[in-house]
Amino acid sequence: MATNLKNLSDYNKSNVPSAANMKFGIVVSEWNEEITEALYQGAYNTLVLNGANPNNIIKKYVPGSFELTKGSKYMAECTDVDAVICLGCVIQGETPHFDFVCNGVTQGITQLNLDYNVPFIFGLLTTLDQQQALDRAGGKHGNKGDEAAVTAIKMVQMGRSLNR
Ligand SMILES: Nc1c(NC[C@H](O)[C@H](O)[C@H](O)CO)[nH]c(=O)[nH]c1=O
Ligand SMILES: CC(=O)[C@@H](O)COP(=O)(O)O
Repeated sequence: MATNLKNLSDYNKSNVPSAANMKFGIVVSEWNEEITEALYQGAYNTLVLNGANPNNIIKKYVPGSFELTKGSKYMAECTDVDAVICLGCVIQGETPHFDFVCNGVTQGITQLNLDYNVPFIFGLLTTLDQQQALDRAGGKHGNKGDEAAVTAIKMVQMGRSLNR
């Protein structure tokens, strides 16, 4: 379903487990920082709203979205977080670089999910222009950071339900 048909910040709170005993790492790209900071705020606020202890949320920056893979790998290897939320915003420019960055991050985060026992949440905006990004970072389509936080909580609970 396209984002314009489902607001990124809409979710059924009764379907979200408590995050009271969960720890989260959030890796944030510095590129397009106006957008990525809004994504982070949305993710942080949603985690806390659903019971997470602010002391159990670790925030680290990477220079750009392409570095999200390595930064998230470091987070998983160097901390005891239960999930890693990867936040970035890639906006198309004049060259095919957009495609390579987006594909690289997608493949990298997918591989991390296969290689590690903690979930890595794909909180990457890949937009054609800045307005589309603003619309999805707290604008008319909601905040992808909210969606990423809810996804992280649900995936931690899912893993625990299977004693992973
Ligand atoms: N153009 C965008 C980038 N480009 C930078 C890359 O992510 C990477 O940091 C660089 O190629 C060095 O390895 N990054 C974004 O996050 N968003 C963009 O729009
Ligand atoms: C995604 C990018 O790296 C892109 O914003 C860079 O812009 P350009 O393709 O015009 O160099």
